[in-house]
Amino acid sequence: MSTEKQTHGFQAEVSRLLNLMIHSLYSNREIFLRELVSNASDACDKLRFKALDDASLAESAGEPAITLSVDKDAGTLSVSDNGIGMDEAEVIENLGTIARSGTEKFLASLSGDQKKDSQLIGQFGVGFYSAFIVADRVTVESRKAGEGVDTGVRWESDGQGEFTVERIERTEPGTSVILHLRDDAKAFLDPFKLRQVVNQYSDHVAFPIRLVTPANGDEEASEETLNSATALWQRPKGEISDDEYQSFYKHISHDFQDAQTWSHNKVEGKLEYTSLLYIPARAPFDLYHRDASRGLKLYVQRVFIMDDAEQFMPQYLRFIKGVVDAPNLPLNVSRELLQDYGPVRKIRAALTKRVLQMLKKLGNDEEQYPAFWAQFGQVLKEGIGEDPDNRDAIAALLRFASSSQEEGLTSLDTYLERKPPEQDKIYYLLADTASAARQSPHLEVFRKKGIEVLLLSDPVDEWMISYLDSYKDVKLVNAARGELDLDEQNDVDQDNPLVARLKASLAEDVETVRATQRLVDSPSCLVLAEDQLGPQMRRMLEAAGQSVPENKPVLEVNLDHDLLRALDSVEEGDKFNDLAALLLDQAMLAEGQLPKNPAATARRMHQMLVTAVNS
Ligand SMILES: Nc1ncnc2c1ncn2[C@@H]1O[C@H](COP(=O)(O)OP(=O)(O)OP(=O)(O)O)[C@@H](O)[C@H]1O
Repeated sequence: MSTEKQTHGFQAEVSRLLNLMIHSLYSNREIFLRELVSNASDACDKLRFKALDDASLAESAGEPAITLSVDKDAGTLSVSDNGIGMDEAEVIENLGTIARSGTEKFLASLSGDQKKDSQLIGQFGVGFYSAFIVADRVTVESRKAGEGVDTGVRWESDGQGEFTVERIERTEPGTSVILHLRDDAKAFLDPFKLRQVVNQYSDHVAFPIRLVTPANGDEEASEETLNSATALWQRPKGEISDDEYQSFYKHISHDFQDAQTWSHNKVEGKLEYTSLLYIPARAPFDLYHRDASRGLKLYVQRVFIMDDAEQFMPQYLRFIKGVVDAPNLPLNVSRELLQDYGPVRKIRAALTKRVLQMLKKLGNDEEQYPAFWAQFGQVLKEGIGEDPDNRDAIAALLRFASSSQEEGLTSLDTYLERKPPEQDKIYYLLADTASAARQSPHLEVFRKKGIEVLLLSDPVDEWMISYLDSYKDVKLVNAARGELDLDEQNDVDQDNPLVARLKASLAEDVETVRATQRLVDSPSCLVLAEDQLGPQMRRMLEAAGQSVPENKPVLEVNLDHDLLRALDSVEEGDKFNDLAALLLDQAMLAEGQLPKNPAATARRMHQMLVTAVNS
């Protein structure tokens, strides 16, 4: 380890973030205090956890506390804690880089529009670096708990691309962040302002936050505690205001925006635990990153045990933030132990049900639920495949576009309420986009008969729906698969010689050709057999590198259509074959697929057009 002062460069992402943050968060700048107090509180949590193994650590640190101190003459505000502290290597690593995966991609998504960017940056979580919104120089002094007095370290930076690190002596373990306030941020030297900001953002912090003001002229030195310093989730629900719940949410999630809703419960009896679960208003940028943080904060008897305890929430509810305090778990519980621990499985099952109930309630809110669905609906759909025990409850939360309404989404329950009693199926159609679904020839007969069809166009829909055979005992049926058993379907003339001629002409490309009642305005459409993979699944599997067997579709033709009538009088030969091929190609196009040989399709159309223009 070095004793000389050393200069290091920030990781490129840090420099970019600092630059953006200082400008886009200017109007929201008091959040720096929330972030620093939050880090200090985490550091106290971590020390308490470490002290479970080594009691001497806690003894030498004393009662955990966070101290704000103001030096008006120097123009500095310090945020200090007697928590876990950092050694030199940790200071360089933690305060010089951003370890989160996807950071680069995130930064690339910023638009340069201040308003939009400040929301996005809030979503990213700026943490320690927010100090530079109010300070033109930041000094951090730290000593790791359990290490010697001479292992202290001082980190300093003006946020312009570099920082220095040097060894110092530090009598107390823990960390002090000293902010040399910018001229326009001197308001944060005022105790009144600090009291107000702590009250607003950090009242819930479980350790005392003290404000120390030294004697200054006529003013005497003073010390006061600014917060109530009890773990919020342990307080009775009735005593906690919405604002307190929201600021606690921001503390644990690092989101800038309020949570959409929450549920706070204490369960007593054999399996005792307290949970406070939040549904965010907006999806985090890393919702689909494999290694993004997810899960709950775990406490045992109010002692923080770990962040991101994934075992308490299923994967498809990974957007839920919150705390679970399970007093009967062993204090030395590890991630490995959590994995396969009976009581944890039970708590997880109960919390999953709790979240699904919260969502059910939210589902009745016509204003809020669409916003939730737009953010998290796709993730929730994963639950249909992943969680058979709760499949019905999850299915009730799904929302779909529908052929019966131009706008908005519908639920399976609304579908069941709307359908006539004699209809014994729920029909759906898969397509690449909602508008492709709306235009699909498959809908024609349903429209004619006034039967509602759900329109599914998310990439996960085909996978999801394969797990959803029925809902409330009503079967779900793909409107574009197999033979439709709508009445009168059997009346069509399958023995018509034109059908046999088309079958012969297209033998290489289709499984078979059938006459259909499915169509009203279109001449033909493609139909998949019940057991065939649809195009969405096929693409998903191919993208995952799996080889997918070729399957030929069934071509269904509308014998009442003018084109088919005309075709009937064309004799076998090149012209007939070209027209038959076009019949197949345009059915593929209507599905949003490319014909097998687009150049040949273009050539045939070209010929047809020339003939049409000349006739
Ligand atoms: N007061 C502190 N005591 C000990 N370690 C700290 C302190 N402040 C920051 N750190 C360390 O620096 C790291 C980076 O802090 P920063 O606030 O930037 O991000 P974070 O808290 O990990 O993430 P986020 O704020 O997005 O949740 C922390 O994870 C922690 O390890």
